Amino acid sequence: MDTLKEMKARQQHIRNFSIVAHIDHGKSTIADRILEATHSVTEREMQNQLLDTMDLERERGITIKMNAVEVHYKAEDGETYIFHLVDTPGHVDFSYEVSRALAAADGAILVVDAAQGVEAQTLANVYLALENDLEILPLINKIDLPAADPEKVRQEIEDVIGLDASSAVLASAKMGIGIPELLEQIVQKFPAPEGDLEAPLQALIFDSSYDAYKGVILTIRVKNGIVKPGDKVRFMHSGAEYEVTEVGVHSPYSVKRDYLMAGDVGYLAASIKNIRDARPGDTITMVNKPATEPLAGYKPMTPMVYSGLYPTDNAKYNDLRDALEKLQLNDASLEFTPETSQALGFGFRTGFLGLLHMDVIQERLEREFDMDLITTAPSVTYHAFTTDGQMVEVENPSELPDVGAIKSIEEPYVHAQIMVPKEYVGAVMELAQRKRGEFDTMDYLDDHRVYVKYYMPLSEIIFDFFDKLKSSTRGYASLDYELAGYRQSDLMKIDILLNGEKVDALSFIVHRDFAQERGRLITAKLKEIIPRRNFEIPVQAAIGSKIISRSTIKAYRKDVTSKIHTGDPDRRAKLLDKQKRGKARMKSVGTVDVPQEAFMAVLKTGDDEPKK
Ligand SMILES: Nc1nc2c(ncn2[C@@H]2O[C@H](COP(=O)(O)OP(=O)(O)OP(=O)(O)O)[C@@H](O)[C@H]2O)c(=O)[nH]1
Repeated sequence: MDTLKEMKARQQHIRNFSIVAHIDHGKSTIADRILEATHSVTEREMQNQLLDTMDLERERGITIKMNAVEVHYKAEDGETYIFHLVDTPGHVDFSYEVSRALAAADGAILVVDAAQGVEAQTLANVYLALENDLEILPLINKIDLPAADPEKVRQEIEDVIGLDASSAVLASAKMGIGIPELLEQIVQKFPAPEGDLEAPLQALIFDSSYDAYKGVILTIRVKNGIVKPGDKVRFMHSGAEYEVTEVGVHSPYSVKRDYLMAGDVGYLAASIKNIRDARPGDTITMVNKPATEPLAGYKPMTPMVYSGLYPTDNAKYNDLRDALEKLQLNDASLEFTPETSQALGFGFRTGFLGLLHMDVIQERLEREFDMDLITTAPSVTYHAFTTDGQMVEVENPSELPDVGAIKSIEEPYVHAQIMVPKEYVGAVMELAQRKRGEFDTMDYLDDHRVYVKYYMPLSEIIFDFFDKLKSSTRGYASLDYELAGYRQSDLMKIDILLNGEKVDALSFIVHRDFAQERGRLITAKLKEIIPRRNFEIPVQAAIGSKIISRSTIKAYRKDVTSKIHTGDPDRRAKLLDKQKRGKARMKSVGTVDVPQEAFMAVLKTGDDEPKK
């Protein structure tokens, strides 16, 4: 092992930083270029967005999980520096990952697109970086684009964010321009980590993943002290104790090390089987020489939306639980508790950060764990105040107490911040008002861009607001929001009856002004989606015992194979197979087969007319 003097010298050469940006401004591409320029990967290994390791991330071209890597850079001063680089996601759903990454860094590269300029998430990320006392290094990316206007963006960074951008790096990650200058600025502008090598161990856990052989693997930032294999460590919040089996860094592949010291970012394994023992945010210390105080963790993330996840095959309930537990090891923001539905059987009420997060989890369950799932429509958490003075938290609409027992209902609101070119302000305001928004402020950022703020119900924002915002501003508006407490609203529950039976998993909560309309739209939509049977199926929407709308699915004898005249057994088999697979994503509710799509139908009744 190295001497203390060698360690101190090494510490001076460490730079811990993160890259933050509005979505698609090019963070991951910058990270790729840094890996390339520091020869951390061979050309053969280099593939685009190397740090986006999940298939899903590559396919969608987005970063979902942050990733930490160590690279070595020989600077112009002749010294070799150790960079710990943490890539972060840009989508608003994953801002929690960003805040955790920043807690492990000393500096942040702020990437701004030279054609788009400062966007809503650029600002949100700057605030997060400032909260964490990080040095910020602005970089203007995509200067190769014909529409690029680096000087204008430089001015914008100064005016809108208030950062000195006079020495901002002008770069094109795509063409490899500006990367040498960036590497030098990282050395010069970001501080070496502070931290006492001889003090008791304090290491912050900021991420975890699961390995079948090594158990839970923690990504940590050591703030003080040294940790090595064989050490007995304690998790200060959970109190659990383990013996360290391995430490190392990702470079980007795992490389074992003899030790990790104050200033290092790396991984630690200790045959941990239970994720609850070592949650992100906890502090690791030494059993025989403990620190007196844990490090400041971060506030636990509260899910924004909840939805029910049910296996299509009830026998797979335990498999689903195992799969969710495994996913949780990788995703500390995922929450789930068992629930039962009369219609769907046993499943889990699962909390997500947003609809993209929900989509990602669902897809990972299907791909990585081979689950066939029925997902119910997402819902926010309502507060129902009952006539006997209780407050009930309602994560599942079907659990809303009876109308007669409710005094009032509150729903979560957000403060929404929208940046938009001035010619689209009218469209944005109209949309926000239609979504029950309450105007807050409007400021001109410069000659042509406006910053509009609204208070809006979270439920409206989450469902389709962002898509609608994009389409009504030709993609120019950007949005950020944060929770802004609960407010009383005139809300009611709509129940859906199929063939006269209430289907609890289809209930939803809606504002009184939209109740009639939504009831009508959903019965029409369900009529399209639910397959016919050989008897008539009435579809009804009800508030309490009052039916507010009805449609009827006509009787029909369905035999798809009758269309195939003679002997092509192959084709016949294929068709039957297709039909069978379709069935996998259906649930029989009483006498009616309800496909997955039906449970999401309520999301599609925003303000579109259903197809006739
Ligand atoms: N023309 C041009 N395109 C670029 C440049 N840098 C990145 N891009 C492209 O911009 C898109 C987004 O780049 P990413 O690196 O995935 O952006 P990101 O900010 O990491 O996105 P998220 O991870 O989803 O937040 C990709 O299609 C890149 O190829 C550049 O310098 N010039």
